[in-house]
Amino acid sequence: MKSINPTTTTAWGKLQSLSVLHQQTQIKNLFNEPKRFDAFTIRLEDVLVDYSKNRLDYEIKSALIELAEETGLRAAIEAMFDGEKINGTEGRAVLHTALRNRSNKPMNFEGKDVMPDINAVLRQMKTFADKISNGTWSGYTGKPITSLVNIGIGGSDLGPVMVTEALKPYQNPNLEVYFVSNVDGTHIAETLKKVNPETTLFFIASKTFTTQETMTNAHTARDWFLEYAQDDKAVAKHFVALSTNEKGVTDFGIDPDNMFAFWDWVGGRYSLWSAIGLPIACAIGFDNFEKLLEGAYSMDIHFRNAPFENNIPVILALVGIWNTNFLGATSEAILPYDQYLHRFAAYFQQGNMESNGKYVSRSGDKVDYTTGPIIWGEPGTNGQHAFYQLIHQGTHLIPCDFIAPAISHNPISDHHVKLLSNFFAQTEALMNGKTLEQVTAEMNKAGRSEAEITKIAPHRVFEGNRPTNSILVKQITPYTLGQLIAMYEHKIFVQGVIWNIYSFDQWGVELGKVLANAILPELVNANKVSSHDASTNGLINAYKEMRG
Ligand SMILES: O=P(O)(O)OC[C@H]1O[C@@H](O)[C@H](O)[C@@H](O)[C@@H]1O
Repeated sequence: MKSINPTTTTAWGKLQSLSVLHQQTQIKNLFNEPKRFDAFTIRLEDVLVDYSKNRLDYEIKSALIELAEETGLRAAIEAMFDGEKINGTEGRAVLHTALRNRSNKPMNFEGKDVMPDINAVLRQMKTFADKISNGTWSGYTGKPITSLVNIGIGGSDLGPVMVTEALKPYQNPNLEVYFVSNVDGTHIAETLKKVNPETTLFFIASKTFTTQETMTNAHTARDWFLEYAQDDKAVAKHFVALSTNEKGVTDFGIDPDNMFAFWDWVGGRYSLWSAIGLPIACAIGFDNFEKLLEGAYSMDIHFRNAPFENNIPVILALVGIWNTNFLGATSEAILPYDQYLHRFAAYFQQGNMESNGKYVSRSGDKVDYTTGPIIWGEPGTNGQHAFYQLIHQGTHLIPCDFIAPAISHNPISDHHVKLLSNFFAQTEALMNGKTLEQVTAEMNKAGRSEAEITKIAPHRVFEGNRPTNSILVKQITPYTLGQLIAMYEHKIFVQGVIWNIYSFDQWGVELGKVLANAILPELVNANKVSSHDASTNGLINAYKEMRG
């Protein structure tokens, strides 16, 4: 992929001028144009994306599209789907789209079609997931499996957790699913308290099979299991590996027959579609896992073929760039009005921040513009009673994505209409705000004194004009969830292309790991340390003192 500094494009200059010109633009006034809602929404099957409540008009939108064209987005999309090594610093292709290529048309990596290998693993996953679903995979004492424990971290944890939580209504009622990620012994200890070794299956999920946290938890799980089973051969019935590293898996003692493979062209944070998705397939059934893949595939087709002006991931990415680089936003909130999506924001924290949290451009220079924003969020309405105060009246501009299903999986009395009334009200409030005149009139009507009005009214004013996207989905199903995940994946990709950074490496997580490995041996004895800076030495020595 070519290295193009986006700030050198004509479109960037144009957008800068437009941002100055539109400093006073009020989103609500943009709705004087009656067709705005239709013009600034995109539908793909049962997903509707409304980006009309943003501080942008047709001219800005077309300049943003020019920016995408000038920075080579078209060629970059094809390069990704064509299996080019667009992960430049690791020399890898980025082919997670092949994992959900339901057309089964060849997709090539280094001249070889990857589909036969993908299909073989999918068949292996189906056979295995079916046995778990119908209770024919039994443990070492002959009992069916009832507990699934995924041991993994980062991309080998967050995707499976998020999806199994999001699709709980589809979960096999005979199975409990647990996720252990943290190296903090509490995580595995509390999980092992809940499960029975005779009926528990452990998925050791690690692309590299070297990750400290995962290998430590995996060894602890195996030791715990063997205390009961007292037979190494029993491990084969209770441990499977999801990995690219066959040697690592064999060295750990897992039979290669129990290994589900994937490939280094699958990025960790894009891996839930691969063998890393096996716990999902076991929990919700393989048919539903396939529907998840189908949903993602439908978004892939849309992303690859729809014109930029009507392309959901491209438009979301461009709106994000407008907000970040031209209106000065430094974070974005993802706010799902669906309790089942309670890990969605956490999932895309990794997706987004590990992908686009970079200050070095594709040509190796330090960028002089803002790249990936801070991503955060919680389900509505909980967030409303916690941090929305700052979104409404704080000093930061925080563009928000509001996500909601029209149909709930739990249509109990009036819960869902109440939930959705909040979903609709929040974006309206963020856009319209409330003027001093409105507040004063309200307070007058309520019979408040002049003195009270003077004192309190300014605090009750909402500037409004805060940008939001609303993503309305008919229902959260495996299919629509697949679409939503792929939508955000491609949004991240588009932004990385325009920001001229490598979105598929993660060098920024290495330094801490290396230093932790250096410190570890220093912690196992009582000797005072002096090899670090004064703060680190002081902390380590205080720790040793406290530990006694
Ligand atoms: O799957 P693995 O190899 O255990 O890696 C887990 C995680 O390890 C982290 O160090 C990486 O930053 C993540 O991207 C990755 O998902």
